[in-house]
Amino acid sequence: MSFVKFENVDLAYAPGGALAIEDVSLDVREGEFVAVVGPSGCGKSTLMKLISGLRMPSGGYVYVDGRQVGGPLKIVGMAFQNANLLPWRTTLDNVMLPLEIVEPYRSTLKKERSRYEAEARQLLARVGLAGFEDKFPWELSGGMQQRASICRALIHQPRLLMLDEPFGALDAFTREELWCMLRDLWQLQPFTVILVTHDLREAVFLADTVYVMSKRPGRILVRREIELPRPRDLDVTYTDAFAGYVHELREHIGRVRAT
Ligand SMILES: Nc1ncnc2c1ncn2[C@@H]1O[C@H](COP(=O)(O)OP(=O)(O)OP(=O)(O)O)[C@@H](O)[C@H]1O
Repeated sequence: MSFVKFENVDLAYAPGGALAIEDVSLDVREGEFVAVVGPSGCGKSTLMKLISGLRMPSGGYVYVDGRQVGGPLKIVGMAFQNANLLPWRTTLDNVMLPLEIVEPYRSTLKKERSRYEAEARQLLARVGLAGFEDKFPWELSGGMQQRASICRALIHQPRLLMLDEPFGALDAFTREELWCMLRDLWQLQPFTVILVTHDLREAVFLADTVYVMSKRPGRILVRREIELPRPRDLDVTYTDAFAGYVHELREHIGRVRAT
């Protein structure tokens, strides 16, 4: 059974206006790692807004966990290109922010603070940020801020993690380090991931399935399963099989851009 399901979904931002995405159908199973790639403006972020319930479709249906999405979902964690940490909060307090908002954490936070704090510290340690809990965002590098932002997205143990270009602003080495961080988090405590990215190597390294979208109005043009064995190490990026997938996806994107 699919965990995220789109059935012939259209979305126009203005009623009766031009479509941002058109006739999108997709099925994501629980625990699957999906990457969505496509040219700028094709509607990748729009897909995220539809899944998280921030936007309702103009046509078709969006289901998450068997229910039609009717408003913001709390089983979702999100992270974006900018880490968006609150500058007046420490790293630990930034990571704990969702617990002040999302139930059942919100109403139990006072009583359970020390347990939740231990969990946040453990998560930070897992992404290599032990010792930085009390630093402010401006005392962290861009890569460290992004690690903290992913911890914040995961602290309430969402079943679905949505990532919109989370590593887009990082240098190539840091980016690869963060791929491995995300891979490890996902393998340790599997959740479903939908990753929007412009980086085809990132998509192939991390994902089980890559969807290629067309130019606006965005449609799904290609669904490609990545059959590289797991666990995947960075060494896999030097193999012919990996290069083959990247090459194939690049050709699809090239064709989309040329039309
Ligand atoms: N709030 C909005 N109101 C009106 N139009 C919007 C809004 N948000 C996005 N759009 C339009 O919808 C289309 C899809 O936008 P979206 O942000 O989903 O694309 P994207 O693929 O994520 O782009 P990029 O890769 O550049 O981030 C674009 O043409 C955009 O201008």
